[in-house]
Amino acid sequence: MARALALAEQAIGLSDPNPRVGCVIVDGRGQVLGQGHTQAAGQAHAEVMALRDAQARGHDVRGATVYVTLEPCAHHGRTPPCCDALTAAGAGRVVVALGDPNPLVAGQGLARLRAAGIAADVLPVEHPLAVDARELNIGFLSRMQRGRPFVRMKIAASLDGRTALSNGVSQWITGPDARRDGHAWRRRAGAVLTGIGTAREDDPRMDVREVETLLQPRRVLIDSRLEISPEAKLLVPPGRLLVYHALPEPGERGRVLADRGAELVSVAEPRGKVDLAAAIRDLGQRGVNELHIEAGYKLNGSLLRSGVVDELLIYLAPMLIGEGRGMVDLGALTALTQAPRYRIVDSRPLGGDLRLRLRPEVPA
Ligand SMILES: NC(=O)C1=CN([C@@H]2O[C@H](COP(=O)(O)OP(=O)(O)OC[C@H]3O[C@@H](n4cnc5c(N)ncnc54)[C@H](OP(=O)(O)O)[C@@H]3O)[C@@H](O)[C@H]2O)C=CC1
Ligand SMILES: Nc1c(N[C@@H]2O[C@H](COP(=O)(O)O)[C@@H](O)[C@H]2O)[nH]c(=O)[nH]c1=O
Repeated sequence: MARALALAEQAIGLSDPNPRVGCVIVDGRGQVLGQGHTQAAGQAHAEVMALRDAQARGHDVRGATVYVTLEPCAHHGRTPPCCDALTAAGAGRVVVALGDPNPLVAGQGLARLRAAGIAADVLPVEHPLAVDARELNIGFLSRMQRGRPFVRMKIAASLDGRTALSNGVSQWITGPDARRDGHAWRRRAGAVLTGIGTAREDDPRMDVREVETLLQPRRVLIDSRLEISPEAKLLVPPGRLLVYHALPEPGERGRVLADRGAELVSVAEPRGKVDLAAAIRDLGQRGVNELHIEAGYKLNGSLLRSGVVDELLIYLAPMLIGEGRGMVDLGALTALTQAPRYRIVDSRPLGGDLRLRLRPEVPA
């Protein structure tokens, strides 16, 4: 299963919006007969890749044990059901790390296998490999179970929690190793989201450049009044720009942006700003599993207050900025009990910087 999980990781930056799944088929002596991982959406799933691999190597998989990191599918999507492919190949036993989180089909793959006389087991939920399989697909699970992406907020800050000087200059606070790591997290995401303040100040690209990828995440901008410049780098491919705004009619500015390839979606809340929770639900409907946020302190604060942030990814550079912009604008709290608290998931030095990954003590 550990090997199947390592294969599943190779589907990062490839299989979205489908889950990252790995599969290893072994004989009674533990010899690997075939292995594979999920391909691009619409192409073969991990089980089919492993069966094909076994066939290409000339191995007979009848009676073999199949380790797969997610319950084989039982439904016809863009490809036929994997549990039928395993049954037809004569698999003897199937072990899965994680049940299918899709409430519409959960358990059906295992049930179909068992009905065909194949022993099918799921690892206990607390098994370390089951935990890793869940983490790898945390975005897919979120979308299936909550109808929205898993939301990760990345912030690069000085030791005193500043993300920019008072004049808006912020490049660069962290060093190249931390920035490359940031791109590896962008690569995991189906979309990278920022705010109009950051677009105006930094003219960012928000793509994946520092690490290799086969897929570029969608770029998303929160821009209530459609103020983005038509010359902005966000409008330059790869990754078509999706702009959430709050105007009843996009008007001439909207037409110019649409001509530049942007897709505009109006989701207004009563104050005339973008309804952030609605935008995030919409991203879920568009198949975004993990949403990566790189915005300034204002939008970060609004997103945190709207309760949609599942993880903070904080890069701390050993420097002091003093006066400047903070990480999140939460308004003036009057009691420490109002301050959201986090638990540290992991911490890691990166070059001269430090990375902290944190999740809310009270989950979003
Ligand atoms: N170090 C780092 O990690 C980063 C630093 N930065 C720095 O941050 C600075 C920009 O910060 P900032 O101006 O806060 O930029 P943001 O990216 O946070 O964009 C701010 C805008 O977001 C919009 N916004 C905020 N809340 C809402 C809401 N509830 N609904 C809709 N829209 C909302 C507002 O636009 P509107 O008025 O249209 O509603 C607001 O003006 C720059 O100096 C940049 O360099 C930026 C990103 C990362
Ligand atoms: N300043 C700062 C960061 N800033 C973030 O990176 C964005 C630029 O992205 P791109 O144009 O794709 O390179 C910028 O707008 C902001 O969101 N990131 C970091 O890792 N470290 C840093 O010190």
